[in-house]
Amino acid sequence: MSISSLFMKGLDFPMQSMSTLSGKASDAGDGEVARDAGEENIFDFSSSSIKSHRFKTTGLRIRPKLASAQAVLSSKLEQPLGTQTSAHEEQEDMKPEYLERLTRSTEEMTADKDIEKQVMADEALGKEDSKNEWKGRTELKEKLKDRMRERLGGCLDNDESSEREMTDSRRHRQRSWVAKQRHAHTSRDGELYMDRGTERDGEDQDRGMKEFVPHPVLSRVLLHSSASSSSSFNNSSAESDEVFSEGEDAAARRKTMSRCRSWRTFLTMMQWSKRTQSPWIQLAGHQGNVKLSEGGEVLKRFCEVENICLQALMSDALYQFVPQYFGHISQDGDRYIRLEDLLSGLKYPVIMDCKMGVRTYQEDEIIKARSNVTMRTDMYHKMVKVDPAAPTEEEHALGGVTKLRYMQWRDDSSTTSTLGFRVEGIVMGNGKVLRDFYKTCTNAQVTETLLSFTKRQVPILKAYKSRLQALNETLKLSAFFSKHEIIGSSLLFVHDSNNKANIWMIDFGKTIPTPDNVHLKHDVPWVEGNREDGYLTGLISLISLLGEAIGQAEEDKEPSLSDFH
Ligand SMILES: Nc1ncnc2c1ncn2[C@@H]1O[C@H](COP(=O)(O)OP(=O)(O)OP(=O)(O)O)[C@@H](O)[C@H]1O
Ligand SMILES: O=P(O)(O)O[C@@H]1[C@H](O)[C@H](O)[C@@H](OP(=O)(O)O)[C@H](OP(=O)(O)O)[C@H]1O
Repeated sequence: MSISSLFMKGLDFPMQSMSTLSGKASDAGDGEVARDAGEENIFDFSSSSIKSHRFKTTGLRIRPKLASAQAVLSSKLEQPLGTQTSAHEEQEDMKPEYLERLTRSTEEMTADKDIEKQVMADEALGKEDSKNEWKGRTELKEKLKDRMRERLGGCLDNDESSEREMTDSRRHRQRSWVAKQRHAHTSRDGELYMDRGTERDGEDQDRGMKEFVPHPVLSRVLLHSSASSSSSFNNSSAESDEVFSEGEDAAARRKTMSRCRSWRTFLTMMQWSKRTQSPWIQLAGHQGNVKLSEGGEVLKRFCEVENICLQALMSDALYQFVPQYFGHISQDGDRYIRLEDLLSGLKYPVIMDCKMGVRTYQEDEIIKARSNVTMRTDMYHKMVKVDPAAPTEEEHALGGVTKLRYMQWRDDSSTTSTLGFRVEGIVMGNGKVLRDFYKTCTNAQVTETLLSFTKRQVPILKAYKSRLQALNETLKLSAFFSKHEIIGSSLLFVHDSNNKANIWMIDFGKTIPTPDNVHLKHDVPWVEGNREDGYLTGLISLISLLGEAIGQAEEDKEPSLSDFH
């Protein structure tokens, strides 16, 4: 769906304080909004970019430690399910399968320990049953680990260490979500909120770290974990294995543990501080539809159609291409879908929203439009602003256009109808927002946009291309894709100053299951009635244009004669 609003928010501010820059609502607000992409110099470095360079240097120095710290912290988050609070009941609205996936490893670890003990006892008695049970569990655990690895493989960093960091960060977020549920409570109106009453505000901060903002959730987790005995470290997990090698003797292990404990506070705060270096950004979508929760989740206004899709996607091959879905909550009388924040862990993220498909309206909208001819003056004005000659004489006289007419005009005058996608908006690393791509309609213009968006960085362009190729392969295996008409969904491109790059599928508000007798190809032209969405048409165009952009960027890098003088 197209750009209609934008807002930025410091992560630590309450949600109400989030400002919104919206084409639909108010254009005044925080940050700079470029009305015309053509007029923007997106290569322009602001003071924030210079700061970015400083952070980059610091970031590189601390990065390996962060990965280890997250590993230690993650291992501490794993507690028996029995310790969870009533907040978990709030999550009943989630499909059990996904909830199970999130909590299974925790349950298993506890169960594994018990079974391990039992096996040892039984071994003495020569019992075979519990041995088999233990073997079965180990195999299951391996399978789950493989699944997790597969999921984490979606991250496309350009170097090994940053890949490890992104992977750890993702794993950490998943575990901290489980931990968060233990500390959350449900208010009478069903709203989920974090218990901040026992937060150790600033307590236990290492000297010199005062400028870092303690994360309310992680502080609670730290308090919780340090209250437990150090023996909980012995509940080794995949993460703790990364920190403690098998050959370490007990004394060295104890020493490492105590070192990790002080690091844990220090590095958790570093991690949090790292997250707050950038504002959270909503690039596209309706004003007020998407916001960031205090706990760091993205809350999107509840939509039954989207909710059903996200639930289904959590157990589909496409799982690794969509934000994690955490169920839904009520807040201030409104319902929201809870999603993983795809910008989490990114420094000065650069974002592009591409709306996929050869059309952005459902066939039902055409049918409705035939019986209900409502004139939209707002859409007429948007149309005239881009092209005063676009409305017909009658539309000029009425001062309005129907929504369908506007949507069709938008699709036809952009690259939607021809290439199967259009660029909705871009946020550059310095916070500049570009959202007027109404006149970006040729292949050359899109290629130039891709080059500007990535600042001609070949590794980033290549990472994006390979992610899209992987998506293309996965779509072939996806049961969800074979049975859904995907309309108005976007691909969210994100990269940052650490050369992390990834692409995610978002926005399933208009994605509907196809009737049993309809088998979409997703790459053939749409005619009314065939329900084709052109999703693959758009994907193939994007892959091809990224290839073109890579070629151009590489050409630019080739030494010219003047380089030798
Ligand atoms: N999980 C997420 N993590 C980070 N940012 C997100 C996430 N989901 C959405 N966003 C941001 O919010 C914007 C709008 O999201 P989305 O398209 O889902 O909203 P929408 O209101 O349904 O859009 P529309 O009004 O076009 O239907 C995206 O362009 C992106 O910048
Ligand atoms: O991007 P633009 O040019 O601003 O146009 C909007 C865009 O087409 C959205 O996809 C659409 O919302 P839906 O997809 O949800 O219908 C919205 O309709 P709306 O104004 O009726 O919300 C349009 O105004």
